[in-house]
Amino acid sequence: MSAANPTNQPRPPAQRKQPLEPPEDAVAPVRHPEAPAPGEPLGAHYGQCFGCGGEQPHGLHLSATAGEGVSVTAEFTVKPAHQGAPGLAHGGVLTTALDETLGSLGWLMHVIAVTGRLETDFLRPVPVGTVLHLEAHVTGVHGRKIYSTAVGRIGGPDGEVAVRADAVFIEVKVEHFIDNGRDEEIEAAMADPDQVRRARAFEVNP
Ligand SMILES: CCCCCCCC/C=C\CCCCCCCC(=O)SCCNC(=O)CCNC(=O)[C@H](O)C(C)(C)COP(=O)(O)OP(=O)(O)OC[C@H]1O[C@@H](n2cnc3c(N)ncnc32)[C@H](O)[C@@H]1OP(=O)(O)O
Repeated sequence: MSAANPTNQPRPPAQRKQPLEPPEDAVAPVRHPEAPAPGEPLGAHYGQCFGCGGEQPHGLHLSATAGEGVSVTAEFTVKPAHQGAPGLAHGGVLTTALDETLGSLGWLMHVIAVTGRLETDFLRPVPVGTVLHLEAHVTGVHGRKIYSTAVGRIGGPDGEVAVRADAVFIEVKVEHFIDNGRDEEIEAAMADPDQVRRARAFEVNP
């Protein structure tokens, strides 16, 4: 018996771990014609986002830049507030940086997507003060499922790989947030025309 599955009963399909590799009939991701050009900053999808928001004092303040095709690069500087062990970044914080970088790929396809599954490998400890250089790209699309992978390097954009992750994101509509978010934040977001415009623009696919 495992702690994660104490009764050892087969899990229902919805709870089974999904593969992180795209299936054989997955298609290549399509860059939206109005996506930011390679080299352009993506900006925050939401000012209060813990990963990228500029108005979030506790956040990672990760800044992502559009790459070629459906790829992004991003930088995250590890601060004292991000420690797990003395002087070292917390693994969950590093996973958040990977999640945020992978999440920003949706903006290049004009698709809103949330993380369904994310698996991180921690290969090197990451000290406080380090700039983590992240790169992420989509490996395939299958219906609403977007398969993607990311690495985080230290010592420069071509430095050693310290962390890596594979993920499946699931495409959702704006209603996912409206239906599930706490009322006060949703009301504030919907009262912000810029936020609504950013979110709604992504529902019109080519
Ligand atoms: C005006 C208002 C302002 C709004 C402004 C918003 C702007 C936002 C812009 C951009 C946002 C970007 C945010 C990025 C932030 C960083 C990323 C995060 O951390 S996101 C947070 C963590 N993730 C979650 O909270 C998901 C929680 N999970 C769910 O909500 C559901 O489980 C969901 C939506 C993922 C799926 O539920 P279903 O009912 O819609 O879909 P089903 O029918 O179950 O599945 C569809 C397909 O996906 C697969 N699937 C479902 N769950 C999966 C999973 N966990 N792993 C792998 N595959 C999964 C299924 O096997 C199925 O595949 P088959 O079509 O049959 O081939």
